[in-house]
Amino acid sequence: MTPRVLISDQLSDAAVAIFKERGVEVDFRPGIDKDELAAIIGDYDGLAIRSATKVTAKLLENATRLKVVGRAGIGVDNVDIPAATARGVIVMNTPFGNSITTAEHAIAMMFALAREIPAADASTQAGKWEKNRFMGVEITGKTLGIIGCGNIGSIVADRAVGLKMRVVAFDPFLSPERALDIGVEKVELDELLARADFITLHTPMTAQTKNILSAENLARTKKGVRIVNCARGGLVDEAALREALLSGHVAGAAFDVFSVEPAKENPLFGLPNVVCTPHLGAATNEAQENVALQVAEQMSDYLVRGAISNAINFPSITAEEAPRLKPFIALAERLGSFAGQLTESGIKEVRITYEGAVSGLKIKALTAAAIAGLLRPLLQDVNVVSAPIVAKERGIAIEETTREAEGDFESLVTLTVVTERQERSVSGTVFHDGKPRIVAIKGIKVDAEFGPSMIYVTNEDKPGFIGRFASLLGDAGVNIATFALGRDAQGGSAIALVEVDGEAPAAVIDRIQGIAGVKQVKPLRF
Ligand SMILES: NC(=O)C1=CN([C@@H]2O[C@H](COP(=O)(O)OP(=O)(O)OC[C@H]3O[C@@H](n4cnc5c(N)ncnc54)[C@H](O)[C@@H]3O)[C@@H](O)[C@H]2O)C=CC1
Ligand SMILES: O=C(O)CCC(=O)C(=O)O
Repeated sequence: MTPRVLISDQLSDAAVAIFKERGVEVDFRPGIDKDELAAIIGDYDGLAIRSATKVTAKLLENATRLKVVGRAGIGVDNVDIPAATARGVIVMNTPFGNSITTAEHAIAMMFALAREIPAADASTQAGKWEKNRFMGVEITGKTLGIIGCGNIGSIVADRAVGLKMRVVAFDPFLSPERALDIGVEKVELDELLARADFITLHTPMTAQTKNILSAENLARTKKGVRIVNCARGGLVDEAALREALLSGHVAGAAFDVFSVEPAKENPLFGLPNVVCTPHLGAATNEAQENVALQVAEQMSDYLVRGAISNAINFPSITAEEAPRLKPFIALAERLGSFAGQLTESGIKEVRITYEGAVSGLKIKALTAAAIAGLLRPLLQDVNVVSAPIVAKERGIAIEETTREAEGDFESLVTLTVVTERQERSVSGTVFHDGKPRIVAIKGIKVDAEFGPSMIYVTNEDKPGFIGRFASLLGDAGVNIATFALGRDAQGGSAIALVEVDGEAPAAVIDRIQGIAGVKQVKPLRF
């Protein structure tokens, strides 16, 4: 079925063209009312947004077909990521497309503050010619304090260095080498507050960064500091900043983002030394074209080719990797499903070993597929995106091991599931025909393809079992498609994995269970 995408925010037309080119049906409904969106979201595989659409848990409940939300921009705080993940919806953003533009806005805001350009403009156009009212400050030689020196923060740093500013940065994740590379001095927050003439914020909104410029921290700033926020509303305590502006401790503030948006009123509004823009950081033709193109490419790649890039809640898979990964994802999912269908008590631990060539693939994606396969028979509504979170919530420990060295197979994946009662392992590989196969169960060698309907039997290795088993199926009119056998030792434990056409009736399964020496019989579906 052709994938369908809805664009619910104001994205550049470039996105529509890309979706169409890539064989994705697209509906362009910027500004769609939220109730209407909730009514139609069930018809779409993809939702492309900017910041206006709120992707809530409630909206996602109706999004029964949705596979991907694409944010044409950086911040995904308008998307309920845990809810999307729980429903198996990939959330991707475009982390670089608007960084330069946003950094330029921060620099523009800094100049606007330094020279009071908006107020001087209003006064001049009002015919006042107040030449003596506006006395600015020079930027050259001043210290800029950057809080959050990632993509945007480091572009701001680069531009500020070019403007002959001294730049200090507070970012716990900024390495000393990177700081050196981009020409900034890495400092602690207190030092930045004490030294900066201008402060600009470029962190995401997290529990640690919320109110990072609190009343206490504002009090630690240098008198006459000017503050720019083009990152997220709520990084600065707006009420406390109002007081600091009124007292003259803070000389000016330029804000593009507000704790409540759209900001129709705000504690900062109306103060003479405040410059505000309505979340315009990313609003240039260039940036909007970049993010629209990128989000449409990423979403199409995922919907059409299974490639994943810039996903917040899943490892990236390139278009080149996707075809190599696909058969191993199928293998991992089926090995998981095999173990899940046999699991009857609580899972404590899952160990997955990747040996040979497969160890060089994106094993995070393979593990996610194996866990999804394992949990689906027990929990139904899990997929590769939600499975790792669901496993974590249930306290299931997951251990991955990779070994480059090849054994009997070019690639081997072994899944071991530890439950309250036992440990069960199953191994598989993918042959050159691209088909996943089971090659060992509990360490006993077999060779079986996965069929839609199978019967798994464990028994004592004694003469007569195979004949009785086969004739029981034949007498019941159940046709055997493939038959794979294995045993650990002569007269020891044996297994049979049989593919049958159609489903074996429960009564037949019971009769197989009654054959002498049979320990376990389990019908399996793949
Ligand atoms: N105004 C607008 O229109 C736009 C706003 N933004 C916002 O700008 C912000 C920054 O974006 P990017 O630079 O692309 O993100 P990024 O992820 O590249 O950089 C964020 C930096 O903040 C640092 N950080 C995280 N926690 C911190 C903490 N507790 N203290 C200090 N630093 C911390 C990280 O280590 C990272 O280096 C985001 O919130 C984004 O949503 C982005 C684009 C447009
Ligand atoms: O789409 C926009 O205009 C907002 C951009 C933004 O805030 C972001 O990319 O984080």
